[in-house]
Order: sequence, then structure tokens, then C-alpha cells
Amino acid sequence: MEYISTRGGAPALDFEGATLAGLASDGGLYVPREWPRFSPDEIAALAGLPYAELAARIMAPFVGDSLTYDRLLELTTQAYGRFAHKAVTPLKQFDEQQWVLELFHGPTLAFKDVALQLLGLFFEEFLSRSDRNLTIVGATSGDTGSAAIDAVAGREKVDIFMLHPQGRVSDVQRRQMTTVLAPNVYNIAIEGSFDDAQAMVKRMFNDTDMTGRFAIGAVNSINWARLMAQVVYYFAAALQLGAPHRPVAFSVPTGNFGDVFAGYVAAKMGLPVARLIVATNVNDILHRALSTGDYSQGTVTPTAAPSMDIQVSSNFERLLFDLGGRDGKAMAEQMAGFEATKAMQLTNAQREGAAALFQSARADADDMTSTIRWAWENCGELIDPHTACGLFAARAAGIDAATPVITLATAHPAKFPEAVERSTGHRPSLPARVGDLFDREEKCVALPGTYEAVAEFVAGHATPKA
Ligand SMILES: Cc1ncc(COP(=O)(O)O)c(C=O)c1O
Ligand SMILES: N[C@@H](CCOP(=O)(O)O)C(=O)O
Repeated sequence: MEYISTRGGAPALDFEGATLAGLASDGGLYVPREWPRFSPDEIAALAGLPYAELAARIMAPFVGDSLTYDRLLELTTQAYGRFAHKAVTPLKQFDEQQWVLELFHGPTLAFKDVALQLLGLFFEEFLSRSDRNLTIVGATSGDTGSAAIDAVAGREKVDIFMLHPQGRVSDVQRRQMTTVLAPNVYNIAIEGSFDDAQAMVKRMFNDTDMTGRFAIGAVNSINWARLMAQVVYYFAAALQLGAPHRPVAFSVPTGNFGDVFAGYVAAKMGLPVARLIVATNVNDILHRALSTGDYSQGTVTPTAAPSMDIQVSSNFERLLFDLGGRDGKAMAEQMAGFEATKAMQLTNAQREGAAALFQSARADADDMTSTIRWAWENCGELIDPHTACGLFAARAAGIDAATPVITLATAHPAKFPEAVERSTGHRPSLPARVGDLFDREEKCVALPGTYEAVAEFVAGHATPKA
């Protein structure tokens, strides 16, 4: 399998190359040259497989020659062996039509673990084939940070620098990052928003002074391997509800458009997906883009679902590229316009293509509260505020009654105890495996929100590429 850049100006790479590169050298995102397709019979044959095996089967066409199937299966078995639930991503029924896919049984209690546990192993495997050291630079609004740190802490040949917006992640999220004291882990709290942090990360990939000295790598969903691993749970859930014979809809709490883009990939691979519902909080650039065609960056408003406080959604570029006929030159021009003006209009082809599969909704603070309360009072389940955005959108979506709607539960409620307690009167407790989080020592530096300050810190601490 070859990977090409959405902006058409970077060399095509194999899976190993795309995984280590993270972002393409022209500023674009890597996507597979074509989507592998599974026939209905092939999909039916996946039913009932253990999660690690299902993962290896779904990912094998994307991984190509970079790993043998047996090695891939060893890695998926190792990655998902660390999950606290045997099903890895268990599915729960909330009412006649609504289902919730629990993606938070990994080590750091959010869906990010599903991909990052595996990505850590991919890095180790691929780096063992050369003398190269990798300098991972990531941005987090709360969950990617801890999941990535857990995946690479203490690993050889990798340093990780994780930027988070100071004061804008929950205490649990912050501590899950800053209490990891491994010498290859650097937490950086910056003044500004997640979008500021993400822009700095992308800039570093195009800073020739930095890339000349360090092999910069990505753990954010700009890295294709992240999305590839997330495709698997769409298959896992749909198979349980009758795929390929019965279509299902998914409602996805969305920020950077990575998780829901993985659902789009599943549909391109042949999974019968009736609708993909994009659920945002009041940081609603994606809801505006999908409902009006206007993709313009607003200012970030802090919410009770902080991991979705994002107003520039990196992976939307992958969708626009695919829907716009995979024209790298046109995409580069469209993105250059966005980067210059902070706004762009979707083309007719992009709008119509998106409307065929996607719809969207925006949950405000009251919507989140009432949905958390509804889940508790009617289903006896505590859900986190991100999941609440998804479930709110799922219930409001007007999907026909015969089609099951699966909301992706992206974080454990105990990551956001205040919001859950405010809505239900019940404070979720942390699972035992992270129970002493508040007794651990923290390590983090605070930097001004400038690229220069961050680049200087990284350059002063990272290991040169070889
Ligand atoms: C808990 C949670 N829910 C939803 C999202 C949104 O996912 P995505 O950025 O892939 O759209 C994130 C982070 O991005 C998250 O941490
Ligand atoms: N919500 C994320 C933000 C980064 O998104 P990513 O999926 O691109 O890594 C977070 O919690 O950090």
C-alpha cells in the first residue's frame, strides 16, 4: 500500500514511512492511494473474531509489506492485551435504538488508547530497523497526551514533547500526563488554546532547522496509523448488530475529525454505514462546515468537554481531498487560502459528497447536562461530557427507527467528575489502576505560547536523529 499527500507535493511512502513521517513534507496529510474494499462475504466472515484478530485482518491491507500478517497479529495482541475489558471496545444498549460503544477501557481511559497503544509498538518495531531516533512532538486538549505518553514512556530511541493548553484540561487529564516521570517524556503547558499548540506542532514539521537535526514524529491523528487503528471498532460494533446485512449509524463526538474520519474509511471499505453523525460542542466549526459549507475558524470557547475545544479540524482535509476528486494541487490551494484567511467555503462536490453520508449537530452546555442526566436516570449509566455530545446528537438525528444508532463513548466519566456530578449527583470514581493519580509527583514546564519558545525547548532536550 502506498500513501500519498493530500497536497500532492510530497513523495509517496509505504506504511512504515508514513507512520514515521507523521505529516507529509508539503504540509499535507498522508492517505492511502486507494481504499481497500471488503466484500459482504468477507465482512460476514469477520463476525465473532477476537478483537486483536479482527484488528489485524482489517489493518493488513493498509500495512502492506511493512509487517507480516503474523507480526501484525502479535502487535495487536500485545496492544489490546492491556485493555481492562475482554471485548476491548464493548457495546451497550441504552434503549430500543441507541447503543453506546465504550472506547475507554485502555490504560488512560479514553479512545485514544485504541490507536496509541499500537502506534507505540509500531514505532518501536520500525525504529529497531535503523539507527534513527524519533522526536515526537504532539498537541493535546487532554486525552491524546496521556495516551501517547503511556504508549512511549521509557521506550528507547523515542523522546516525546507534549504540548497542552495551560489550565484547559481536566485535573485528571493533566495528572495522567504530568505524573509520568520517565526521562524521555516532556510535558509542556503553553499559554493559548489547543489550536495554538496544534499549529506549532505542524510548523515544526516544516522547520528545516529542526527537521535537519531531529526526526520529528507525530502521535496526533495527523498520523495515518492513528486513524487506521480506529477503523477497526466501527467494524467490531457493526458486526455485533448484524453487519453486513443491517446498516448502522454512528454518532461521533468530534474535534479534530479523526475518529469520525475513521468511520468514513470503514464505509469506503464496504461496511454498510447508514449515517455518520458529527457531534460538536459549541466549538462548532465542523457543524457549520457540514450544515452551511462555511469552514471558518472561530475562537475557542472552553467547555465541559475540553478535549473537543478545537476550531481547526486537521483531518477534515483528508475528507475534502477524497470528496474533491483527490486533486492534490487544488487541495493545496484550498488549504493555503484557509491558512491565510482562517476561512474557506466547501466546493459543491465537497458539500454534496459530505451530505450523502454525514450530518451534524452541536451540543451546548444544557444539552450536555440534560443528556448526562438522561443516561443516568433512564439507563443507569454515567457518561462523560464528550460522549454526551454524541448521544445528544444521536437522539436528535431522526434516523429511521429500524437503524441502530451507535454513539462512540470516547472517555471514561471519571476523567470529568465535576461535570458528571453536577448533572447526576453522582461522582464517578477512577478505576483502581489509576486510583493513586492524585498522590503522584508532577513534572511539567510552562512556556509562553510562541513557536520560538517551544522549538528552543525541544532543541535543547531532544536526541539528534542519528
Ligand atoms: C474524549 C474525546 N472525545 C472526542 C474527541 C474528538 O475526537 P477527534 O479529534 O478524533 O474528532 C476527543 C479528542 O479529539 C476526545 O479526547
Ligand atoms: N482531543 C484530542 C485533541 C487532539 O486530537 P488528535 O486526535 O489529533 O490527537 C486530545 O484529547 O488531545
